[in-house]
Amino acid sequence: MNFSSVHTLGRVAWLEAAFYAAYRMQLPVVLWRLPHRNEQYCLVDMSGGKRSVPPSVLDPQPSFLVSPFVNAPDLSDTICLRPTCLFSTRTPVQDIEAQLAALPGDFRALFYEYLHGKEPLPAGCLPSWQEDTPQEQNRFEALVQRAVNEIAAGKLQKVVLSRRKSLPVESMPPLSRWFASLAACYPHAMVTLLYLPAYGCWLGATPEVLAAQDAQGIFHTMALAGTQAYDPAVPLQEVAWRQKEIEEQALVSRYIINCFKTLRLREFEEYGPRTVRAANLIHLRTDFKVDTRSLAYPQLLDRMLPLLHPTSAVCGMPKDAAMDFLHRHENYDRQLYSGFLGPLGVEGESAFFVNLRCLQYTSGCLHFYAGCGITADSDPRKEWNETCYKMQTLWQGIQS
Ligand SMILES: C=C(O[C@@H]1C=C(C(=O)O)C=C[C@H]1O)C(=O)O
Repeated sequence: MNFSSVHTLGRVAWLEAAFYAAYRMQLPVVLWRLPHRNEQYCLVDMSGGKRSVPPSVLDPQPSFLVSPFVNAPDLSDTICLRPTCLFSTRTPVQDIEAQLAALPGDFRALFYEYLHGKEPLPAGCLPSWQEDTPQEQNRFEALVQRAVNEIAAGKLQKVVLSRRKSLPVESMPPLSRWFASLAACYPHAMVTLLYLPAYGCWLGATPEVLAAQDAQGIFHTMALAGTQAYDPAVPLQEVAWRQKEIEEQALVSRYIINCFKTLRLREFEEYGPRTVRAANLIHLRTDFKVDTRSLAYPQLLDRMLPLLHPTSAVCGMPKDAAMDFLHRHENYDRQLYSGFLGPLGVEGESAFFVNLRCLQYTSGCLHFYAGCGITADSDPRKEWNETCYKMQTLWQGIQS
C-alpha cells in the first residue's frame, strides 16, 4: 500500500470506508455528527454490541448507546457499543492506523479497498417517492380518531401515534453520501448513520435532545412538541400557535419537571417555550439546564435517563396508559424509531437524542418513520399531514 496517497485523502473517506467494511462484516458501527459541530465520529465495536443498563456518565471508557423505543424500566435493553476503534475527522491518520492495526486482517483489507476505491461505495439510486395509498391514510386517520375518543373518555391525556412508510430499493443506497448531505443541510440536528446486525442500517437527523451533559457538567434536556410547516415569510418570533399545540408542548414540560421532582431537584433553569426551526418544520421548545458541578451531582444524567425515556413527546401522558394504547393499536414495531441514541463520555461529553426524522434500510427496503402528538383537539387529517411533512423533511435532506 502506498501510505502517502492514503494520507492525502480527506478524513471523511476513512469514516465511510470503516462504515462499509463493518457493515459487510456485520459488525456494529456508527457515524455521527453532533448539532452545531463540524467533526464527524466513527465507532466500530468488534464485541458485537451488548445489551445492558447504560454505563454511568462517570465510566471512564467511552461508548455509544442505542435504545429501542420499548426498553425495560432500568433501560437494561440498551445496546452499548464499546469502541474497538473510535476516531473522528480530527484524529491524525497515524492514530487511526494504529487503531486499525488492532482489527482483524479481513476487516483491514476491506477497509483499504473502500478507501482506495478498489471496492466501489454503494451507489444505489434514490427510489421515487410513492404517495401513500388511500387505505393507509384512512387507517391512520381512524387510529387518530380512536385516540381522540379515548382521550375524550378520560383514559389518557396525550398519545403520540406513528407510522412507517416503506419503499423498495434494488441495491444498497449511498447511505454515507446521504449522511453527508444531512450533515451539510441540517447543522442544528444530530446526524447519525448506524448499523446494528439486529436492526439494519438507520440514518437520521434529529432535532430533539433527550438528555445531555457537557464537558463543563451542564446537564440539558428539552420539551419539544407542536409542529407547523416552516414559512420563510414569517419570522419565528411572530409565529402563532393554537391552544392544541401549546397544551401538547406544556404536557412535555410538565413531564420533565416531574422527573426533576422525583429526584427532589429544584435547581433547574427553564428557558422558553420558544419557536425553533428544524429544517422545513417549526416546533415549540423549552430548554432545561442544570449545573451539576455547582450542585455536586455529576451523575444526574444517569438518574434522569430512565425517568425521561420515553418522554411524552414520543409516547404520551400518562406514560403507562399511552404505552398500553400504542401496544394495542399502533400495530407495528417501532424498533429504534423514537428510542434514543448518542455518545457517552466521548471527549468528556455525553449527549442522547430521540431517534426521530429517521429511515431504516434493511432487506431491499427503505422505511421512513414519523409520528405526531394526539390530544383532545386533534384533527385526524392535520395529524396525517404532519407525518407526511416529517417524512418529507428527511427525504429532502438526503436528496440535496
Ligand atoms: C414524533 C415525532 O416528533 C415529535 C412530536 C412532535 C409533535 O407532535 O408535534 C414534535 C416533535 C417531536 O417531539 C416525529 O418526528 O416522528
